Amino acid sequence: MALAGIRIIELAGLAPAPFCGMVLADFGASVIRVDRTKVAMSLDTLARGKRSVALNLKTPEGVAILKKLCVKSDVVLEPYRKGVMEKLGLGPETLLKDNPRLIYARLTGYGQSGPYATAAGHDINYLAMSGLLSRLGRHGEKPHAPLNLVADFAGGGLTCALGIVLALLERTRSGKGQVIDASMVEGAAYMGSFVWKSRAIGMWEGDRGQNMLDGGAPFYDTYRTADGKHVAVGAMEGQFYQQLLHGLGLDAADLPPQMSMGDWPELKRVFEGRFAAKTQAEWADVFDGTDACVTPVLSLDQVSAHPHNKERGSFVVGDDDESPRPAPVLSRTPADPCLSRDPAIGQHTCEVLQEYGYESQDIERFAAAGVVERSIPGAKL
Ligand SMILES: C[C@H](CCC[C@@H](C)[C@H]1CC[C@H]2[C@@H]3[C@H](O)C[C@@H]4C[C@H](O)CC[C@]4(C)[C@H]3C[C@H](O)[C@]12C)C(=O)SCCNC(=O)CCNC(=O)[C@H](O)C(C)(C)COP(=O)(O)OP(=O)(O)OC[C@H]1O[C@@H](n2cnc3c(N)ncnc32)[C@H](O)[C@@H]1OP(=O)(O)O
Repeated sequence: MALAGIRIIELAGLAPAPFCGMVLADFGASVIRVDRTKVAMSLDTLARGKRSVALNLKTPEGVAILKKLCVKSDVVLEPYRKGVMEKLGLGPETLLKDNPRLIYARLTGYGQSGPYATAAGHDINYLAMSGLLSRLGRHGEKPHAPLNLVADFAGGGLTCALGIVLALLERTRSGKGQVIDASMVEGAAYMGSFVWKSRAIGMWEGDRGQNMLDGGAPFYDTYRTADGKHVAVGAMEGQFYQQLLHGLGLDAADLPPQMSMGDWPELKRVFEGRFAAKTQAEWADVFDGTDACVTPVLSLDQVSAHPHNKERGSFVVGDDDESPRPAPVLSRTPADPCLSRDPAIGQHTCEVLQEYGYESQDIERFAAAGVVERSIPGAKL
């Protein structure tokens, strides 16, 4: 796999860093998640392919162990607010002096500078600060965050993974590591560059929810079907829009022009009436195989069984759950996600410390002193 041989130390975080670690593990990196000790259970639902070491960083021995892990690793990924690692004696200056090839990825909400740098926050806060949240939501309603997908994952974990891969590539030329300042505010905004860049062509002149791509346009929205499910319509271009009208049994001559924005509410009502007349499956029979850009809104339980997704194997079943397969698919070195049960906290403490040069008696001593914790796979912690 593309990242085979790359060793990553992921300090246990809430969602963005775990996703970043999972992406890198899916594509072949060895990811060691450093958990706190005395923790009942891991909140990391994105632990696929990782190993877990439970380490108390509030002890000098714990700090020394993490330093040793980082000396022999390629990447350290830390999910804490600004200054926490420095307080632990594990800041970039320290770790990069011990290992100049180390890539030190800092995944935060607000970045390593600025008045908010040490403030707590979550996806919705970062999305709000990015500007994007102001554009999300139905007309006449308050801004609405799309789950925690945009800042935590798109602008956070995935953008940080890109940064790590870029730094690894650069290191093949320079031989040097560097620090990655991954701010979720900036990652989200950057991912949303289209919104800023398309203002010049008038894409966002309406209020929230009154533009072509934010629910304002009748040809780019969802519609309820007779069985209480929904379909998604994305028929923007004229030639696709004609096929949409045809499937709905409508004649363009009887309707206002597609791009007559003032008539969009009325046009939407016409479409609502038509879509309500058939079930989601019946509309699939009408539109599958056409370019009308109409698709079923699939539930998480339906999605893997849909013929298209089933044929591609877009979802995989592991010991714990069914979930999306890694993307994108590389033709020669595709990802090969680990499908076995997620690691228990400390499950690999002994294995990893021995890999990194510690003797059994050292590990025993660390465990007796509460510096590390070990667990039995599947143990109820
Ligand atoms: C929307 C998402 C949030 C998704 C998370 C959810 C999946 C889960 C969040 C809450 C969970 C629910 C809850 O727990 C209740 C139930 C519990 C039950 O068991 C399960 C069901 C639950 C319903 C449960 C379900 C789910 O799991 C939850 C809903 C996000 O937006 S996540 C993005 C968050 N932001 C960032 O990541 C940006 C950067 N990070 C930060 O800003 C801060 O870390 C953060 C997130 C604000 C937290 O601040 P905090 O003060 O807690 O920590 P830090 O300031 O970063 O400092 C870390 C301290 O910890 C020490 N430390 C670290 N490692 C170790 C170690 N190995 N040993 C010892 N000590 C360690 C470190 O030294 C720091 O100590 P100090 O504070 O003394 O410096």
